[in-house]
Amino acid sequence: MKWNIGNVTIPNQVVVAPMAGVTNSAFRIICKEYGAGLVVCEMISDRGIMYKNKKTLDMMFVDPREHPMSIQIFGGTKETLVQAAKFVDQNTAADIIDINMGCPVNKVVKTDAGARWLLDPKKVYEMVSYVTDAVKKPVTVKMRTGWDEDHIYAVENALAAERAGASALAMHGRTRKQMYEGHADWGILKQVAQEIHIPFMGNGDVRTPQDAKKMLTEVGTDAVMMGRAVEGNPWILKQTQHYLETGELLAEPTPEEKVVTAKEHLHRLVELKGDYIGSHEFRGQAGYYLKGIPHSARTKVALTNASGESAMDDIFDEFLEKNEQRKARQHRIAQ
Ligand SMILES: Cc1cc2nc3c(=O)[nH]c(=O)nc-3n(C[C@H](O)[C@H](O)[C@H](O)COP(=O)(O)O)c2cc1C
Repeated sequence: MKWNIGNVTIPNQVVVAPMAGVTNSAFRIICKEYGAGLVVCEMISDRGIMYKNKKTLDMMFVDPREHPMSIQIFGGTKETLVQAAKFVDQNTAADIIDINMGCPVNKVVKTDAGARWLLDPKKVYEMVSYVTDAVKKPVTVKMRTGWDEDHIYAVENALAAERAGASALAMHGRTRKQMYEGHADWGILKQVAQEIHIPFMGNGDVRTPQDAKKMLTEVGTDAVMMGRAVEGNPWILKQTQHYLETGELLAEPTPEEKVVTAKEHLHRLVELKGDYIGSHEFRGQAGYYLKGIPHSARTKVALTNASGESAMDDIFDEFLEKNEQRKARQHRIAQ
């Protein structure tokens, strides 16, 4: 089902969460090809943008195949955040600007950025207002439910973002203190869904198409945002979109399909970042593609230690070859 963020049409209700080190342009293209309605880039520092840091500017590259896509920024002061938002507005191909209000790590919250604002709905209102006043593109906010169990202002913060002109909101159902531990609290997300009027993306522990359906129907969100479940598993996007639209479950990818897509991901990363950086960054993703595939343990280790696209390609090809031989052996035994 189509929906809108400001004047941007999102073709379906499956959104890929921003993930630092993961949702770069290479992976975002794959996610779009595998059915994502919207993709969000890794969080980008407002100071990095202000100082025109080369690495930061490279992170804002948008491939035409990614649209609609959103660039997420984080920052701690009005001046730097507004300047960064204006830069994204005027100098990038992003369709949407997202403000990070959920990053839990010390390095970020101690600069008064990320999840820090969750302690103060007034600050949420002010910071979002500064940004919406300064840019033309639609602005969205991604936040957590609260700081810790004693400081949960989920509804207040969501309403503050809405009043400040946010065009949509995403909420991860964990507090800052929880980091990634325990469960996402969908009960709090439900309270928020009942109070706000702007489109709401529910996030946290959506791992299957059925989870996504539950998020939409029981929690009452307008879209689902999926993070970790997509790593090494972009098929989940099409499976979820298809299930939401038809109620049917698509087949799981075969080990061969997984390896072919893993190689595609590696090639795209190398194309984007060059052989050395691209292949090293892919090390962190390779294991996700092989998760659950029998006899892949050695391949995973080999990939973790490999450097360069062609070495990694060879390791994947060797795995496929052995897999074929195993299948042929099993076939002979069965006859
Ligand atoms: C490796 C990793 C990197 C992340 N980076 C970001 C980020 O840059 N910005 C952000 O708002 N959230 C970030 N998150 C949080 C996710 O967007 C999401 O809120 C969280 O993983 C919960 O969703 P899930 O249960 O579907 O994974 C990150 C999560 C992971 C696992």
